[in-house]
This record gives sequence, C-alpha cells and structure tokens, in this order.
Amino acid sequence: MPLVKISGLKKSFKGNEVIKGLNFVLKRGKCTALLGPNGAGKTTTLKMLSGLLAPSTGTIEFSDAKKGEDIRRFIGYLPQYPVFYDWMSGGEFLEYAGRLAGLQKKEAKERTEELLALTGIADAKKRAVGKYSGGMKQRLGIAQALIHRPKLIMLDEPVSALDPFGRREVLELLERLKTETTVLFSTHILNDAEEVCDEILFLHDGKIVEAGTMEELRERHQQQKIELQFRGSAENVEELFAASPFVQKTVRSGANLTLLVNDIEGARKIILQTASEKDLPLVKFESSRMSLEDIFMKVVAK
Ligand SMILES: Nc1ncnc2c1ncn2[C@@H]1O[C@H](COP(=O)(O)OP(=O)(O)OP(=O)(O)O)[C@@H](O)[C@H]1O
Repeated sequence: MPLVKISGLKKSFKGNEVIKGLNFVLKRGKCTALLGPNGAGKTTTLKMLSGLLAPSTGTIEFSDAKKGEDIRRFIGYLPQYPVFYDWMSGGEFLEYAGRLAGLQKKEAKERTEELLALTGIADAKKRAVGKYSGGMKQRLGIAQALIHRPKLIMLDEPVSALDPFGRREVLELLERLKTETTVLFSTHILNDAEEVCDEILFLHDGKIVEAGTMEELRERHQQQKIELQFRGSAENVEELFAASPFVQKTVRSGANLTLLVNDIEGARKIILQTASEKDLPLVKFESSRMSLEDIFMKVVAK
C-alpha cells in the first residue's frame, strides 16, 4: 500500500487554476522527485501536501492516519527559503525545533545529537547558525524537518541555491535519508533527480505529464541517439544524414550533430560509410541512451 495517495488535487488563486488535477501516489521508503520548470506548481503542490495551503478540491490520504487525524505529525518539511535564527547555535536550533514539534526536553536533546551526526554537522553544534555555509544551513534545515521522526520528508528545491560543494553535500545526505524515511523533493535540475531518486513525477503547467522510475521512463521513450562531431564547419552534413534510412530527426549545434535513430546498428553502418565515401571531417562518433533531460523535453514538447 502506498504511503500517500493524492487524488484530483487542484488549486486556484483568485480564479486562476495553477494546479490542475494531480493524481499520484508516494511509495513507502522511496525517494520521489517532483520535477518541473519554474512556475510549474512544485511549491504549491508541496505546500498542499504539508498542510500549509488548503487545496481547492481533491484529497491527500495518508494510509497510516486514522480518520480526521492531524497529518502534520507524519510530515517533515523544508521550505525553499528556510529561515533560521542566526544567533542560535545549530544544536540550540534543533532542540528548539524538537520542543516545538512536541518532544520532551530529554528526547529533543537526544534526537538533536542523532541528527547532527546523521547530517554531518556535529562539529558545528555550538557554532552560531549565522556562521554556517549554505550547504550546512540546508543540512541543518533537513535535520529540523526530521526532528519528530516523520514518515514523509518533503524538501522544496533543497540544492538549487547551493554552490557545487554544498550541492554535493546535500545530495549525499539525501542518499542516506532514503534509508530512514520516504522522501519527496522538488527540483528543476534534472541531473539531481536522476542521481538520487527512485521515482520521478514530471510537473508541467500544473499537470503531471509523466511519471515512473527512470527505467520505466527510458523504456516508454526509448529513443536511440548518435552524436557526431566534425572538425571545422562541415557544411551540409545535416542534410546529408537527415535523408539516411534509420534517421528520424537531426539536431545541429555548431560542430555537433545529434541524430535520433530507430536502428542504431543500421544507422552506424550508413553513417560511417557515408563519412568515409564523402571524406567528411568526422572527429567524434558516440551512441547513447536518452537522458532525463531528453525525455523531459520530448514530453513537454508533446
Ligand atoms: N499565493 C499565490 N497567489 C497567486 N498566484 C500564486 C501564488 N502562489 C503561486 N502562484 C502561482 O502559481 C504558479 C505556480 O507557482 P509555484 O511557486 O508553485 O511554482 P514552482 O514550480 O514552485 O516554481 P519555482 O521553481 O519558480 O519556485 C505560478 O504561476 C505562481 O505565480
């Protein structure tokens, strides 16, 4: 049974519908990415799931909750722009968050120690939060969201504003979190979703336009790709290959030419034969699978 079932979820602001009927489930113990460009509706969706915003219509069912039970105790939430008291130390902040979440003093202290260790900031326990790096602040925010042992943790763009070091720290932490709880995180960065998540939900213009595991998405949008690179301008190569059997689409970008093909072996033979016969200045030949970005562009274009 899934942990959460979302049915017919909609949200309008002053008559403008921005979330247009979402239906999906969050599987227990999995990491799901809510992926979409700016304005797709990721924050609005997470706010509804976390109880911060009332849906216009639709239902959010936690399978572990009794009828009428306050679901917020099942949820940990890290907003896109978390706010901290800079003068508090990381340890004080977590204990304070624990007390606010209803933990007894002793329990809040113990949980603080556990989470400082889990998120890798134990050494900075006594340091003022104002002196933390961006990555450390995000890790503290994740620790705060976990303080009451939620069944689901939701993170709104947890790595988007970080430099490459901070981003790596938080992505590695997300990998570890998957063993502790169910994770839903939003991002507009496709690589992050591909790297960390088991399940992917593509949100576009308030609708889920595609969903599944990376393997399912690849299978559904199976498309083989050959990337060629030429020395110099290599004029007319696009026209030359566009007419080849097995080639469905060509995309030219400077010295690079991408060919979407329906038979990689057949296309390979013809391309190499043509390059040899016409003495084309071919310097790179690479065949590859569709990336998440390719799939996203294809789905959105549809
Ligand atoms: N309180 C509000 N009042 C009116 N419109 C809103 C409100 N909150 C969000 N919207 C609109 O809803 C749409 C979705 O916004 P949302 O912030 O959920 O998108 P997002 O995918 O999280 O984008 P971003 O990546 O930029 O944060 C946008 O068009 C936004 O302008």
